[in-house]
Amino acid sequence: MIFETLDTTGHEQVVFCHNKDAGLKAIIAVHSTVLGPALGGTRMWPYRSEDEALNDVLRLSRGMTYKNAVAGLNLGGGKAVIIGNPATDKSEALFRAFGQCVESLGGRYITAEDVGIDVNDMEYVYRETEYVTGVHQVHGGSGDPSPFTAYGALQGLMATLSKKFGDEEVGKYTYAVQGLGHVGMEYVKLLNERGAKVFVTDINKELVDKAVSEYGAEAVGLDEIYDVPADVYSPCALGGTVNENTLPRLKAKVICGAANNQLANNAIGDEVAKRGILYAPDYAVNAGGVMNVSLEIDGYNRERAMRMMRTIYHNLSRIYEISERDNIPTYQAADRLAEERIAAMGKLKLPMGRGAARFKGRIRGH
Ligand SMILES: NC(=O)C1=CN([C@@H]2O[C@H](COP(=O)(O)OP(=O)(O)OC[C@H]3O[C@@H](n4cnc5c(N)ncnc54)[C@H](O)[C@@H]3O)[C@@H](O)[C@H]2O)C=CC1
Ligand SMILES: O=C(O)CCC(=O)C(=O)O
Repeated sequence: MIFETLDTTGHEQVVFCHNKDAGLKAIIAVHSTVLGPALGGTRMWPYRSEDEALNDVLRLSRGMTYKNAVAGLNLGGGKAVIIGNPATDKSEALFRAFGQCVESLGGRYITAEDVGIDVNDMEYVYRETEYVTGVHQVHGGSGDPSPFTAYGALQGLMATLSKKFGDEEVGKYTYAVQGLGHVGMEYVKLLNERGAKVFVTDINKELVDKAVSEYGAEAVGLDEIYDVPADVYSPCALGGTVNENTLPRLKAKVICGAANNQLANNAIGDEVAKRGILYAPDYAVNAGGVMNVSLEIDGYNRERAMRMMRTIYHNLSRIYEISERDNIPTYQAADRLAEERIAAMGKLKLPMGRGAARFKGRIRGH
């Protein structure tokens, strides 16, 4: 059954990591190493079943292949999930056992932060393996990638506003932001700095209170976020929130946010386009984090990172050109851009090991 799935998804490798003493149940999925070692974050989430965790890691890792390709990185796509509740199940042993599992792949997979994981967790992973990014600045790392993801998403937003409305004045428009975690809160801050009206929601009330008191946002209920009169819907929580139930409710003319896998399926992507809503493909918009952490491999440089963030604007513009040229929805145009690069670079047979072998500028020592 699993191999049938992998035949369709095209994954190279899926690894189940288990350590009873440490309470570790994790899955690492390496989707593609054609462009280089597979880089993608680790998500910790209380999945209701192992199947749910497996499906999530398969979708997320495939998304990383496309994200890294469109971002112009010499990296393939992978992702990991840890089954557990980030609020109660974290421990040094858990993350070190996970780090050993990452290490065992010898650099085919390089990890980083995702939902439920922060830079302190990565500190433990780093004790066991070099193949981790988003490590703390004290080790020569780049720290939490989320502010870069948010800043990159802002670049993507400007390109999208420009395409849809003919100007990129962020403050002129109204936003519905779902999810106020590491990325969402920073994104709300950036919108607020530009004078925008922002509706927000999150499961966590403290985060909602912070967005209201510090960034002047208007709080709405978890389900109400789909009904607010916003020009832009910005999903910044989990995936699949653009679906057959929510789409008919959205007033927005633009969907642009940082969450991975926003469209429940391709048919929804087609329907979004039919309704005249401009969808900014998620993996092109939210590539700021991976661009930032990828620089750790050659020795981190913040100025270079900021320059890279701005390429997100051009990547989105290119996707919209392809969409118009080939008369296809934007999600397909993004896939086409990624697949063309993977095919062309695949013919060059890039040495997969090189990227993984050279983490420069890191300061080891525990
Ligand atoms: N951290 C990063 O640099 C990157 C993150 N992403 C994606 O962006 C999204 C957010 O990531 P982070 O901010 O790092 O995660 P996080 O774990 O810090 O924040 C997620 C937030 O979403 C909230 N949430 C979950 N379900 C919700 C719901 N149904 N309604 C409202 N709020 C809900 C949570 O309470 C939490 O505050 C994820 O999809 C992640 O994969 C993508 C690229 C990079
Ligand atoms: O930004 C990161 O933490 C690494 C990349 C990643 O996992 C993502 O872009 O979803």
